[in-house]
Amino acid sequence: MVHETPNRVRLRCTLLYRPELDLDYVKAILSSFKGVTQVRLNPRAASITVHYDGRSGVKELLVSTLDNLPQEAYLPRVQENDQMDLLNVTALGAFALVSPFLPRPLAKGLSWLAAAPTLMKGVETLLSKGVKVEVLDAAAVGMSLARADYFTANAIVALLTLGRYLEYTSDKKSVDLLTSLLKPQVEKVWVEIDGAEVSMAADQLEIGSLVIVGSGEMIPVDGRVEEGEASLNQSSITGEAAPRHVAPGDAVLSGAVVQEGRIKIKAGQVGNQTSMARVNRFLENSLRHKSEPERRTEELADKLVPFSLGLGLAEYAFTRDFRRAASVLTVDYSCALKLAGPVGVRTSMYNASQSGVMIKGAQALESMAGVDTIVFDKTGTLTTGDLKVTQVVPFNRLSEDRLLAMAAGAEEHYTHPVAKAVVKRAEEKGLPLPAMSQVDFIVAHGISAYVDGIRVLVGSHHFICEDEGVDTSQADLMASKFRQEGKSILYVARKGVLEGLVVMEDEVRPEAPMVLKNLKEQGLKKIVVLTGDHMETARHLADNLGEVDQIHWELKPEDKAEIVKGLQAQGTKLAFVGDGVNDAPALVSADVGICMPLGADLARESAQVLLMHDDLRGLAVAREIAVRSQSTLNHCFRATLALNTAVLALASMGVLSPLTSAIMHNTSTILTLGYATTRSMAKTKMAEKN
Ligand SMILES: Nc1ncnc2c1ncn2[C@@H]1O[C@H](COP(=O)(O)OP(=O)(O)OP(=O)(O)O)[C@@H](O)[C@H]1O
Ligand SMILES: [Zn+2]
Repeated sequence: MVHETPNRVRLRCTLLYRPELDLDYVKAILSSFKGVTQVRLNPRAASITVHYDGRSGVKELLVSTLDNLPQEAYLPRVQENDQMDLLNVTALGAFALVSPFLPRPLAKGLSWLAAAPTLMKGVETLLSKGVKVEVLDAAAVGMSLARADYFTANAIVALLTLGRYLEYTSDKKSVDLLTSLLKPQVEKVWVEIDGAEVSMAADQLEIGSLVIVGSGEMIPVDGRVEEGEASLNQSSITGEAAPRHVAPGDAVLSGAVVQEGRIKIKAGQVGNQTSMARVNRFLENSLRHKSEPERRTEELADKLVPFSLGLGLAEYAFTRDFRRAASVLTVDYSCALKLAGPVGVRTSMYNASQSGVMIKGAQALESMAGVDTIVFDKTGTLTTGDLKVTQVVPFNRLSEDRLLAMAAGAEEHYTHPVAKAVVKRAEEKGLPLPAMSQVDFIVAHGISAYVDGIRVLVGSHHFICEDEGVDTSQADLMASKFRQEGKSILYVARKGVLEGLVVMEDEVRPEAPMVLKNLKEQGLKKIVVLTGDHMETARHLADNLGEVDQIHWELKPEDKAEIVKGLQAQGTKLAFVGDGVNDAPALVSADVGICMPLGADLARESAQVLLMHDDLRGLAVAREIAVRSQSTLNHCFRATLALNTAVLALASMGVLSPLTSAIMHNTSTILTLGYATTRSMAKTKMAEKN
């Protein structure tokens, strides 16, 4: 801290000198703190000036934030070998081929020049990280050069470059592709214009627009809260899981998801400038995040390096034969071990995405292969979620149409399947919807709103009867009859009196029975169904599906998560498949969260696997690909050990020249990679049926 007045601090922060620091990001994060009104960064002076309202704690918060900037604050590392294109590889290869025919002094000079980067990298690695594979490479090349075997030295350099080129391109391609598929998008937004809420396309927002965001929705702009309070899930921006509470005056970042509450935001930045761009980067990082088996494999690969080096040195000590030592040094386990993992994983992810399943990273793939139980949410997951109103039953003076219009007016802004069904039916009938104010959505319960100052409630039996104390007894018999037919029921009350029922029908997804059967065939032990709906409705569904081992009903969102945790406590590894806001806690608690394509933003954020087609078959595909990907990794692991050990043995017996051993080593790596790619790309049984 260099300077301070009651409402302003100036900090010196040498981090600003670092070119890879994303200044916009730092600014956005600091501006989002409560009380902060202005943030100015001056990278050349390494100074940050923050204006704030003088409240206590802000300074400390600023300092601790700067001390612990998340990984996302840095621009993606510029690839070490950006210029590493195919041309480079070809040139090195061609040079290796002609080098034996060049005049000796010229060959010598050029070879040392060509090998310089490899040698330097080796020394640098040795000094900074210890004995790693780069050191082996440098030693092998160096020994060949020392022996004046320029052809071998150049060939090894060319092969190494080829290997790195393959690694770089496969990595970049798969990451680019997956990022573009994963990018979260907000399409429709609610905007307040002259006091009325209007729906418009997100890309038409302007600076200063008043955007309204309710629970379960993603914030489409960077800006400030004008009205309302909410708790936000910012995990996709900051990586921080704890919810953040915001009130008027607070800055909010696009990409954050409203967990609870409803806020009006004044847009400060729209479109591409928003921090949504940062979400992208987060995704990219999570793609590079390795799974446990991958990390173990890499560790092993690293541990084997000193072994190869030791063997090479011992070889030299005993035989005084540089040639043999160099042959040994060209062989290492880490190439194949380190490449096959990520390539296999990403190819599997790519394959899955071709069948409409987005698997977000290696960890998700691994967990997906390990589950023995799948827990399904009912509405929108096992059913189409495309509910249809079949009956409207008024109990008092209201006509059917007025009852329906009242319910639809309250539901107008919501995306819950029951809300959509009611609104759609009212639209079909061309009913004018009454204007509502103070509309409140209570997750997994229903809606409370006011028409002309009169309180209207629309929701479940539990909400209307137990929470709000409305007498619903006159509807009980009729409701039970409807439920036994598999129908769902909304209760509508006004002024504390039950006005009627809206009866809805949901269809079982046609593919659901087949998918459940396939999953059981794939070795899953248990299938569980959870629902916020009534018992009788849930029973009816389970009877129609078959293969269901357990049902739980009338659950609140936290209950769903509790049941998931309970099952886990019994030692089950489980996947949860859901679609709604109310599923987010369960999606997070499960070993793997799987989300349907039309799910709420919050659910899509929380899930590790996203089905992109509105079809449950993706689930069977995901499971098959995941299981296969794990076994592919195992195969590659064993093949790498076996092949390289064989080459190493031959090399140390002096049977192989350094060049042959380098070629064999690289061929085995490419074969392993080829195997990993082909097997991960193979079609799944489920996809073949399509
Ligand atoms: N927007 C809404 N309007 C009216 N009632 C609602 C609304 N959202 C939820 N409810 C009521 O709360 C109940 C529970 O909702 P929740 O979203 O938890 O589960 P669900 O949609 O019935 O089923 P599932 O848990 O299988 O998805 C619903 O059955 C419905 O009666
Ligand atoms: Zn309740």
